[in-house]
Amino acid sequence: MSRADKASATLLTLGGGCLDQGGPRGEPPENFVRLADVAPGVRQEMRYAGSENFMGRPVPGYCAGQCWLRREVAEALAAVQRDAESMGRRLVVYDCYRPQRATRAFIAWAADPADELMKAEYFPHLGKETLFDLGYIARESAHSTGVAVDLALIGLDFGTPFDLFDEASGSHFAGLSAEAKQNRAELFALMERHGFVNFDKEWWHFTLENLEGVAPHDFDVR
Ligand SMILES: C[C@@H](N)C(=O)N[C@H](C)C(=O)O
Ligand SMILES: [Zn+2]
Repeated sequence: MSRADKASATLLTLGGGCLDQGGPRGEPPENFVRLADVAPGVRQEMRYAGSENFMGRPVPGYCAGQCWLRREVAEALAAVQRDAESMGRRLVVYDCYRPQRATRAFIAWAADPADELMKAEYFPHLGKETLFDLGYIARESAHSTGVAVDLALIGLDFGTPFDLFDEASGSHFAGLSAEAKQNRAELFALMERHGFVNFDKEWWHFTLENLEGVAPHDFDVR
């Protein structure tokens, strides 16, 4: 593990998103796995387990900075990582399975006009009450079913940072630099080769489609 990985793992396993509630609740279903067990080469920077996110604090349900996914999705990501490595690249994931209680916290946060702590960094041009209706955050997220993942390739410029809720994060935004456009095209081609579909409002958000038995969950990330 590199120094940067160790630092982010240490920070994120402290995840305060459930510590004040007496520890993790619920059990992961049998068809969910830790990405670290299936694709250890993927770097994990699980933003909602810490404070580096649009709420500016750990999000309920994230007791650890661990990426959990449906097994099929984790295995597909492992194949993406192998492919990326053959090109000298490495994936970093920012969000994976998301407990439903985290989404409930997002909804409550958006309804509180007093809490604008992270506006300049994450939604400088939008009122946060619009973020759900504009599609940037889902009220019923595919993340809660374990088939969605937010990610990037380390070290590449994608034109905007992860979770910048802005038209410039739209996958095919016309105002991108040539480099960012090329990097997004590389990421999309890599992910699509392994069955992932990008969400066109967010270059970082991908789902693996057509899995059976897809259902939302609310066990805590640990
Ligand atoms: C909030 C952002 N990272 C994201 O994942 N957005 C999609 C639309 C979602 O919430 O499912
Ligand atoms: Zn996402």
